[in-house]
Amino acid sequence: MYADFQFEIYLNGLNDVLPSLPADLTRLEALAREKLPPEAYDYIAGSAGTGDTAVANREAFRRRRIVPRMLRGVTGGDLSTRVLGAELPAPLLLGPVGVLRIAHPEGELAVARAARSLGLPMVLSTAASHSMEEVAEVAGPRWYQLYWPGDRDLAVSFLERAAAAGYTALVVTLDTFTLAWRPGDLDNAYLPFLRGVGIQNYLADPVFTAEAGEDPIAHWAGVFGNPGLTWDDLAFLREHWDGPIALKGIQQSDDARRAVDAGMDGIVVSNHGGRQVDGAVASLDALPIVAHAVGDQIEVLFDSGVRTGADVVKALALGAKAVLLGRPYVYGLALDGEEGVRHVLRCLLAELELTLRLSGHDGVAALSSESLFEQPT
Ligand SMILES: Cc1cc2nc3c(=O)[nH]c(=O)nc-3n(C[C@H](O)[C@H](O)[C@H](O)COP(=O)(O)O)c2cc1C
Ligand SMILES: CCCCC(=O)C(=O)O
Repeated sequence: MYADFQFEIYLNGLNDVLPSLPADLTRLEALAREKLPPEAYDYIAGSAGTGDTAVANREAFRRRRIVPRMLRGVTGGDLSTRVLGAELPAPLLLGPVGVLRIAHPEGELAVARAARSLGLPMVLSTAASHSMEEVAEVAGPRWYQLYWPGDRDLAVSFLERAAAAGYTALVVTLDTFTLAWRPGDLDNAYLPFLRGVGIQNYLADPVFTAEAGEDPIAHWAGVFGNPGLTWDDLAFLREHWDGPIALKGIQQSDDARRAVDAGMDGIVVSNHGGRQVDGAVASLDALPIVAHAVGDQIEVLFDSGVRTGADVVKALALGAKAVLLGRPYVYGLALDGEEGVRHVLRCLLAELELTLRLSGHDGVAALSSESLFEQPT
């Protein structure tokens, strides 16, 4: 179905079908760099420390190779799947990315519209630059990402607002109770941008209170810097959220098992796109180990480093049920708003479907570790 898009392009030319953006999504970053204010580009593209883990994320994909099989009577490439109780047309979600107004004035609204047009869920960040209610008005399937504030009343308020606005699943991000050492942003002294676009959701929250005269950024850091959380605290979330819950930032098998024990519904194997612990294991290397440890007891999602349809094939073959996309759709947003995001998603889905079929898989369910070859390092 998505691959029809390929013929549409051959027949009519890419520019007649979509905005004049390249079909090679890896070229979008350089184009976005020309368009974005330098500090915004540095923040979006940047990662922690030396960027070692961000590079490792990509290398882990390159090390794994798809092994095409022939004459398997492949008729269709069924991408549909079921994730955390929701039927998805493809194993792809728009991952939570905060403060999208730094990329485009329509920010999260443009992303929500593009995701909706393809029936893909958008995971809305706690640090969104439009309120969750505004986004809900234009969004299709939607999940809510929680940065877990220390103030329990504020946490409950976020959860109640999200449920009331129709967000069906909760993604709790565990790896970012404080921002990591990010030299690019430090050199640019970029954090104050949050004053402008980042914290509307908190300031508008009925439970949010700041001391008069206190800097909102310092206040935000105090509220969301919540490093004392432990596995026992998850019971609190269960109590206040009726839908499925997934923990984002899991990289290790014991942690994954603890998520099962805590009654969670899913985990997202993620290293935050290499933006948190520099030197951390590549997320794709962690994936098969974690997936093997939990089997079918919990749903395993994946992110960090997905750039192409072939990458999605690899992550699914290593045990992910679906993947979350980060930076690529933000580059699409920067370049052409809603249309740009749709371009990224359509290209990725078309390539995914073609790669799947050409390598002899009659749908995502046919993928397994046998679909891949791992090159020795
Ligand atoms: C600019 C930017 C902002 C992000 N903001 C959030 C956020 O608010 N919440 C969150 O859970 N993850 C956030 N992430 C991490 C993404 O959800 C995701 O884990 C990461 O981007 C995946 O890696 P990729 O960019 O290589 O695809 C952010 C990532 C970027 C690039
Ligand atoms: C500003 C809120 C945190 C966004 C984030 O998660 C990131 O920059 O990686």
